[in-house]
Amino acid sequence: MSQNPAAPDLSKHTPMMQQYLGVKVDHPDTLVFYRMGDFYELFFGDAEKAARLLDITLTRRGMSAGEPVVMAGVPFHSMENYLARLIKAGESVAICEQVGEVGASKGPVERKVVRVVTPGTLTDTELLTEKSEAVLLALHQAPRNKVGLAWLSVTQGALQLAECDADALEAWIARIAPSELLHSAADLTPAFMQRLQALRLAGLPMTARPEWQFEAGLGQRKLLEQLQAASLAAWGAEDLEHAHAAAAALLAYAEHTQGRALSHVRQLQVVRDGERIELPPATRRNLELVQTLRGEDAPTLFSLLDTCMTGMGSRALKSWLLEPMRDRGVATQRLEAITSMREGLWQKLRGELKGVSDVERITARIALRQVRPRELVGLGWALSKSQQLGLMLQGLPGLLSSAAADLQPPPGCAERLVATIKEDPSALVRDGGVIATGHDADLDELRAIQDNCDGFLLELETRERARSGIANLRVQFNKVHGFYIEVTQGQLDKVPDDYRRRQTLKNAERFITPELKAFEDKALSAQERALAREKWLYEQLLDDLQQHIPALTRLARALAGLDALCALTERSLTLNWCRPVFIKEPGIEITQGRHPVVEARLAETHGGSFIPNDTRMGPKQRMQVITGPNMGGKSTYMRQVAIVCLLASMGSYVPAQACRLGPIDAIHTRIGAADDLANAQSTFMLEMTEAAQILHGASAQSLVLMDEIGRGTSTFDGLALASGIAAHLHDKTQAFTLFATHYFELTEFPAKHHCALNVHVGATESGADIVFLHEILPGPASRSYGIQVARLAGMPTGVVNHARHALAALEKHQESSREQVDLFAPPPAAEASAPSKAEAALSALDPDALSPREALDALYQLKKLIQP
Ligand SMILES: Nc1ncnc2c1ncn2[C@@H]1O[C@H](COP(=O)(O)OP(=O)(O)OP(=O)(O)O)[C@@H](O)[C@H]1O
Repeated sequence: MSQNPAAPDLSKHTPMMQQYLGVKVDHPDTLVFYRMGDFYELFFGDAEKAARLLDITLTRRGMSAGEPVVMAGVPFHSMENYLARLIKAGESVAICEQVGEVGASKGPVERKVVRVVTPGTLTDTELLTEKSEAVLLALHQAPRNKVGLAWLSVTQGALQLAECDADALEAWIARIAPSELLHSAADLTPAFMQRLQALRLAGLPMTARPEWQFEAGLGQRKLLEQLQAASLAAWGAEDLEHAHAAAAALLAYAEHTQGRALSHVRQLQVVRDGERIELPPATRRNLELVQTLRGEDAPTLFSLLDTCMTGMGSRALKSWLLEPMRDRGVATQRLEAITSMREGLWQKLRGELKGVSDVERITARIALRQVRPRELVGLGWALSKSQQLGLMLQGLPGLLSSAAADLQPPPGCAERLVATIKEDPSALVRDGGVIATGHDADLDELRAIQDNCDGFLLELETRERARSGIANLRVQFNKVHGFYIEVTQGQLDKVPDDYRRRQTLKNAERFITPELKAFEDKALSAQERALAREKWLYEQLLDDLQQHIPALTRLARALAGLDALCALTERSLTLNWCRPVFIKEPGIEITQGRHPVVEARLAETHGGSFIPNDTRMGPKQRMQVITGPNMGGKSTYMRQVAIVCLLASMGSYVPAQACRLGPIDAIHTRIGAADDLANAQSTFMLEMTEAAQILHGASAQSLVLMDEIGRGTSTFDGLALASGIAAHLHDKTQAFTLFATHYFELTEFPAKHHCALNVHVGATESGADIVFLHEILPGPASRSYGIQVARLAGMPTGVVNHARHALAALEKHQESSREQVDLFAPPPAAEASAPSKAEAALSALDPDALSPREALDALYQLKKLIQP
């Protein structure tokens, strides 16, 4: 049975259900974990959903409002496991704990939602993957097709703001890679809702928030409060009102889920268009930066790079890789640091970094008061390590010296941790055994009572035997009756006057004395009181640690950065990479470049050595038309150029003998995915959509990889489109372009386009077989070897022979009927004409984003544009 939990009349329900339904009203779209003893129970619709998602048993127990109560429960001690599965399924969970004393008042014990666990606000170490963040993103749809963005990783404590055009939203979202998206529950245009729907269908969890929370003034106030600043000018963030509106909802939601303010979020970054090198989703996918084309984590460029010692190092490295800056300042600093560490310093630093805890996440968890005792022990250890690291870095230039300063542990912090927490504490504070001996006299005394219990009883027994003359008198304890003195039947006449009878047995009597009673009270409550005292002392410690949060955040960043730099240094040495040089002039010059992931795979599988290749591109050589057989190495070559450029831009050494790199603003790729499951029509559509995006988006500073464009349609269509695209890239965009093709006709392109040249991948024939040389050579390929490759692939001999004959016949036919077609002749002027001003203005309009007044204005504008 499913029941509407928000039903207004609760009076017919049992008191417990009334309490539950009261909680549920505030969390209608969230599963509520309602604590009952050792279980978290879910009721009604929540129970049905959880039973389905978690495969747990649905039961019906008792009646409330005349209906059986449908419920399902999970044991509290294994809650994390269930939470992880629900979050993975895109659900959010409100944890409702017992906060009142049992029996303190009539009715059910007081309960409260202490936090809400959602995909974008995860902070639990168990629920997060070590190498990636959970990112929460809020979007605010603003007028004139603009969108304000605000995003945050709660465990990192870094808040980011941006504004973009609605058309660029998908690219921004791909780059931010949020785990959960917040949007206003009302007042969105149909076009915007359609965009959101597409993202939802792609699997992004979404949460609608009240419209009033997306308000710029509120956002600005919240940001100032969060950053404890009087103005946002220091961050260059004062003019971003759409982003402020998004930030208002973002911060309100983050606080709501954590059940408290986020005191560790003191960093703000404004991300503006044009600051970073654009790496569109297709590029990330095709270059297999963090995921293989099959969706696995390895082998990828990141998996090859990431030899970090800590999770926070891996996360920093990943963000360097995915967000390289156009300005080379930071990359140059990283390269300088790597160069100075290569002599051997990196090994010493790594020795210290090994085993260092995730200070970044621990710091966030201190701020949120969720930190576990063992994490604090780890923090104490990390602080002493970072002190060591700081000393090792002293006197070094640039990034390393600023890291040295940040690595100084906040004064007194490590000492406080060591003095307070046991070396090997219990996992949870509620289990006790967390606070160190000697830290608190009261706690020590309470513990001593428990520890000394046996001793006291023995001593009392000896004393009482002597006093009463009863040699077999025994002092004992049981759970039902507590402490007692047992005297056998025959000795009862010797019992002293102050003994009070507690229980009569067949052969003995049990007594209590005032002294034993006092001891009993003390002993029994000691354990409880010790536990309460430990909890209180732990809270005190957390209070004290709050002041260190900014310093700990800086220290964590320094540790993460240093770890990432050590990984890049190690990679540069192990994999024999060179330091790239940045030049101001446009150009990509790579001597003996390699594809690092293919090279590593060849080495692993003993598949032979990788053949390095040179690349020379500059103002006069902007396009390479690459031909050659399948399997020859065209894709590998193109990708390696992109990877070398990307690695250099992030500040890493590169897999080459030398590299000189001019400014780069984007890396665009159009490479057919071999295992694209879409049908031919949509594959072609996708191909054209991606190509169109590149033609619109690329500039003369972009690197463009075009692999076999036009393949998905008929030969003539494909060839015609490929030549048009090549001409556009060469003449209009003037991007650095690597253009791999099987259309031989395109090898004529460079003859008429002076910035293009032909290269081919070398192959030779050995008998009927083909041998790939994987070498990039000047000039066009002489032939395509498709049939030889098919033979290598095990095609039946009959088919191969048939194909040979057919090919010979086709070639003969083509020779005889060949008319000279000029593929690259410009089209007649009328067809080639660009859209008129009015057409351009019209297509830039988004009717949904216009007020009636704006629409009328736009109409007048258009009218003006077409008047002669
Ligand atoms: N420079 C190289 N040195 C050694 N082996 C290489 C090199 N380049 C490519 N290879 C090997 O050849 C294989 C095929 O390369 P690649 O996919 O780049 O060929 P291709 O010409 O793009 O083929 P297709 O046109 O079928 O896509 C690679 O998986 C790799 O094992």
